[in-house]
Amino acid sequence: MLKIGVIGCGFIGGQICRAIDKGVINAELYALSDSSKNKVLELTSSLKRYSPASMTIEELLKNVDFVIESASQKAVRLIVPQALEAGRDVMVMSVGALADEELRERLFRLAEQNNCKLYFPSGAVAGIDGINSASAAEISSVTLTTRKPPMGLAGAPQVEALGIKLETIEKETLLFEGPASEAVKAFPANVNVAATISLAGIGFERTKVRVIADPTLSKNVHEITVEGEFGKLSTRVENLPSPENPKTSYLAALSAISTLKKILSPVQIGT
Ligand SMILES: NC(=O)C1=CN([C@@H]2O[C@H](COP(=O)(O)OP(=O)(O)OC[C@H]3O[C@@H](n4cnc5c(N)ncnc54)[C@H](OP(=O)(O)O)[C@@H]3O)[C@@H](O)[C@H]2O)C=CC1
Ligand SMILES: O=C([O-])CC(=O)C(=O)O
Repeated sequence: MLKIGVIGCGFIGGQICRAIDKGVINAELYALSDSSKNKVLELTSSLKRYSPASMTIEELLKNVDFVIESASQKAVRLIVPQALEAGRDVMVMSVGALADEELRERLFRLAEQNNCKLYFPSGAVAGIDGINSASAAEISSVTLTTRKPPMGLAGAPQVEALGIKLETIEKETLLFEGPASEAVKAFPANVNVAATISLAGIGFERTKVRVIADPTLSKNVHEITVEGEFGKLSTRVENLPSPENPKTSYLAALSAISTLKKILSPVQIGT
């Protein structure tokens, strides 16, 4: 059975571990790692079937077959090259780190050289399947518009750079408009989806992103519009935010769980 190691035991990591523990994913939950040991202990004590070991990153990479990064963009830079060099397949949630061209090319090269797979789940958006299909021909434009309740954007470098007090926002306010390459740096914990869309479609410079704080919302709303030789595609998802981490939508965790199920299944549905 595939031995899984999870790095980052917050909302998404926790949901993945519970899905493995319940048998929704047919794999062995072997090891956990987090910058906070307490998070590992809390998560382990909530599990019934598995009792994964708490490991350092180095120990975890030696002992598992499959690594899940559900931590941060910084963690991707530190961990994913090592994981690929150790010959491990990796699922990456903090996809925004791949806006760095040097890192992106290095990761793709390491995956090829070491015969490993890198997986990027669709996350909190719908339509990655359609963008993948459309990219087999010419795509002329891709736009992501993300709307979140103001406090779901707390801590973002762009909010700090603008000097905006999120709790005082009274109407829909545009906080960012620009390429995905800048969006993922301005909002590293809010628009990783922009990176996944860029990888599937026309890259980080041509993918346009708008981030809006909307005090009338209780959901995280992502809208994608794509135009190309295939025609036009529009998707809109109204996501329930995680109660533990309002920046993250529940669907992002479900997409990670579904990706793992797909990897382990003999039947593959969708592009
Ligand atoms: N692809 C997508 O569609 C989506 C991606 N995301 C991204 O996925 C990641 C996980 O999201 P979520 O579970 O909600 O986040 P959480 O903040 O709930 O959990 C992340 C956990 O990882 C820990 N962590 C951070 N850096 C490291 C590191 N270098 N080594 C070990 N542990 C680390 C954090 O610790 P501490 O709190 O101490 O930093 C925290 O416990 C985030 O980067 C998020 O932005 C989220 C939603 C959608
Ligand atoms: O969960 C979401 O709504 C999207 C998100 O935070 C991200 O892409 O980083």
